[in-house]
Amino acid sequence: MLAVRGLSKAYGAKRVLDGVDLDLAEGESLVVIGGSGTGKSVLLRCILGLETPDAGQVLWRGEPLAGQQAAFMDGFGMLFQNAALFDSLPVWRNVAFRLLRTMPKTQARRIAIDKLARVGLGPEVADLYPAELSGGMRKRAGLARAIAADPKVIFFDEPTTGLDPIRAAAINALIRGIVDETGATAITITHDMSSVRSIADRVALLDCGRLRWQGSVAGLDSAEDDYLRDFVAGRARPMARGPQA
Ligand SMILES: Nc1ncnc2c1ncn2[C@@H]1O[C@H](COP(=O)(O)OP(=O)(O)OP(=O)(O)O)[C@@H](O)[C@H]1O
Repeated sequence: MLAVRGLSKAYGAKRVLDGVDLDLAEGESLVVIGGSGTGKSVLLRCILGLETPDAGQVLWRGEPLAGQQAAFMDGFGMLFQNAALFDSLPVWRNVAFRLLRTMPKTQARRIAIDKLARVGLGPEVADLYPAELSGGMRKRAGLARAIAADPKVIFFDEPTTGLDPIRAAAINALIRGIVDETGATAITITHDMSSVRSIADRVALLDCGRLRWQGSVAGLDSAEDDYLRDFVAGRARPMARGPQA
């Protein structure tokens, strides 16, 4: 459904992505892991068309995504790292942001309240402002916004950053539940191994600008790759890793 072919991106002399190949099947949940600064966000931005790669392309249903960006964007949802809610809008308008372009306010509000319920937030939250929410509630509201338009593809950017382990587990469980329920294709980027184990069907490890390892969640624990083993176990390595310029 979504394929990345030979994607490369450098900033000046710094090569961040160096020929990344990736395939994502319809309904699959892929989690991309990798150390800080390994290019996970750059990969996501290239897939979303927010960055132009130096080489390579992203294919959507077998055709270059570049030529069908508008259709792709209509069918995608995204949970941003910090939830990225608009502070000047009440929660329901944040959730309904895209819906309000295509339907009457009462209908959009009703859907927003349904989506808030799906992520465990009651209707009393609808008229609050983002500043009145806790970090966990903001994430939930961001998640409600990501699923508001019933997307076919959902991107989760560091979904548990800033949450305590209990709230993080709740968000992970919600994400997995939503992905299973809707059949959406999902790409998550994270360093949080609890997210990986909760959310992923398949895991891809980005390192030195390339995909170093791909496999199932079960395969994480039996993989031979030493960097992956250290990453999964949270073990320190002797030197920082990065692609060579
Ligand atoms: N617009 C930019 N201009 C220059 N360098 C950039 C730009 N965007 C990213 N980089 C560099 O690319 C590298 C990869 O960044 P990226 O944000 O993708 O890392 P990441 O894997 O998402 O890290 P983290 O897990 O810490 O968020 C970093 O060294 C970063 O400084």
